[in-house]
Parts: sequence; structure tokens; C-alpha cells
Amino acid sequence: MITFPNAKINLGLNIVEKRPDGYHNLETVFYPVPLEDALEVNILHEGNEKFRLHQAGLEIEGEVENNLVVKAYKLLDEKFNLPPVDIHLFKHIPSGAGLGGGSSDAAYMLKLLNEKFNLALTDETLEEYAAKLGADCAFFIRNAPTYAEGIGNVFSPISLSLKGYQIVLVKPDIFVSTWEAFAQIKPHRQEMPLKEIVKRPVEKWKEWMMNDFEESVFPQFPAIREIKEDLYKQGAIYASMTGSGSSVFGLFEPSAILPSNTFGEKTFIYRGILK
Ligand SMILES: C[C@@](CO)(OP(=O)(O)O)[C@H](O)COP(=O)(O)OP(=O)(O)OC[C@H]1O[C@@H](n2ccc(N)nc2=O)[C@H](O)[C@@H]1O
Ligand SMILES: Nc1ncnc2c1ncn2[C@@H]1O[C@H](COP(=O)(O)OP(=O)(O)O)[C@@H](O)[C@H]1O
Repeated sequence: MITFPNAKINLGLNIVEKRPDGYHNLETVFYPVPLEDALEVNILHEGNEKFRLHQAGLEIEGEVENNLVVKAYKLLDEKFNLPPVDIHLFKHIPSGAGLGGGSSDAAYMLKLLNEKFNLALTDETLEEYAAKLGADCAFFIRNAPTYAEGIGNVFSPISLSLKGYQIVLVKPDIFVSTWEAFAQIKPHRQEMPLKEIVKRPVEKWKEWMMNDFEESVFPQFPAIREIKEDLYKQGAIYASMTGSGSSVFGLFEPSAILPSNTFGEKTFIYRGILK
């Protein structure tokens, strides 16, 4: 069985308070982006391991045991004693980029195992499992534009469609630690609630829709700010860093001619159309 975990962007990201458990409550809108990994799982008929992981495409640091697709398998295996599996993961989504790639792989692994082994788990149950694997994993279970609060796993519906808009995603060769990015944040509430901002035309978002991480990440990495400014110069109607970075996205009108520049070597660029 094969599935294609997609990335996400954050439309607005307000860190509103620090929680007793050290995490932060935030407000954001998650929006899926059709930049995808590939994940294939088959039953392992040889050897005595519970799983094998074959990985290709972009490099991921860390041990196999810490790969989020393995963590997702182990989470369900503990409860359902699953058959041994042979996992093939092709990474196309840059890791640690604010795009939720690892979180998406984990959530899609849960959905794939649920279907492959007829576990009959509901979306709500799958979201609970996903939240154990990462703060932005649960979003990928339903994988639809949604307003998120809490640590990023308390959802409420929004009527927002960017279908047809073009997106340019630029990920410079810069690593931003999510942990450090949160540690440097001064939590505060935005003047205008994000739920109100997203109801306005996209052309109006620039003056109101903020990613709070920009304030601490841009001074450390001016190159990320420059990418955002370049995207505006090249006609983006809205541009922002996504998540805790380092990726920056620009939204362009459906009819716009997208910029073709490369933003420097070792930079990952994706151009696509939102659904
Ligand atoms: C910042 C966000 C916004 O969408 O996106 P990314 O930058 O990862 O894409 C997410 O909240 C990231 O979620 P995720 O990447 O799953 O974070 P986790 O692995 O769960 O947590 C990494 C670290 O970030 C901090 N963290 C994460 C989420 C949160 N709501 N509060 C936090 O303080 C914690 O210090 C935690 O140890
Ligand atoms: N399948 C995976 N894909 C990407 N990163 C993974 C995966 N499994 C574990 N990781 C780890 O998760 C972190 C990146 O998670 P990811 O969701 O890609 O970050 P972000 O949400 O910032 O884009 C890195 O520390 C990486 O080593």
C-alpha cells in the first residue's frame, strides 16, 4: 500500500501563552500544500524483525528508531500487535523546515496502517494517536484547512479556500531549531484575531497576518527576511515564514507569472498550485 504525505504552511502563527508543561498555546491556520513524500508499507515475510525502513530522497538526521514513521508503527503495534512491515520512505519535503514533513509522514503512517490492517480507528482516535507523535501531526489526519489552537491540535473549522492560488516555497540552507525558536518567543495576543483576518481578502493579509517567530528568527538569519522581501518584490500578494522556519512561502494570483530566480545555491524551491 502506498500513500503520499503532503506538507503544510501556517497562515498566521500567534504564540499566545506558555503552558505549565513547557509547551506553548498558539493560534494558527494550517493549510495543506501538495509537496509530497512517498510512503509504501508491505508485510515483511522474511527475517525476524518487526519492521525494516528503507529511506531515499532527502537526508534525515537521526536513528531509524527515531524516524516518525517508525514511531507511528510502534504506537499502533503496542496496542494491536501488527504484522511485521517493510517500509519504504521517499523524502521530498525538506526536514525541519516549518513544513511539517516529519509530522505528515507520521500521520499518514497511522492512516495507512489503520486501513491496511482494518483497525477501524476513527479520525478522532487517529488524531489522539497523532498528537502523541508531535504537536502538528494531528492536522494531517483530516488534512483540510483548519484553525488550530492549543499546542496545535485543537481544531475548529474555517471557511477558507485558496484553491487555484499559486505558491512558491523557498527553503534556504538554514536550520532553525523549533525548540530554540519557541524559547525566544515573548507570548502575546494579536490585536486582530486570526479568525477575523482570514475572512478578509488575501490582498489585505499583509498588514495583519503575522508569524510571531519572524521577530526572533529574522535578526538571527537575515537571509530568511530577504527571501520574504524578494517574494513581495516579485509580485506575491502575501508572503511569510512558515512554522518556526526556515521555509518562506509566497502566494501568487492564479494568473501570475511565477518568479524563476533560484534564491542562491543549496536553496530548495517548490512551485505549485493550492487545492
Ligand atoms: C512550530 C509549529 C507550528 O505549526 O510548526 P513547525 O515549525 O514544526 O512546522 C509546530 O507547532 C511545531 O510542531 P512540532 O514540529 O510537531 O513540534 P514538536 O516536535 O511537538 O515540539 C518540538 C519542540 O517545540 C516546542 N513546542 C512545540 C509546539 C508547541 N505548541 N509549543 C512548543 O513549545 C517544544 O519545546 C517542543 O519540545
Ligand atoms: N520521516 C521524517 N521526515 C522528516 N523528519 C523526520 C522524520 N522522522 C523524524 N524526523 C525528525 O523530525 C524533525 C523534523 O520534523 P518536520 O516535521 O519535518 O519539521 P518541521 O515541522 O519543522 O517541518 C527533525 O528533527 C527530523 O530529524
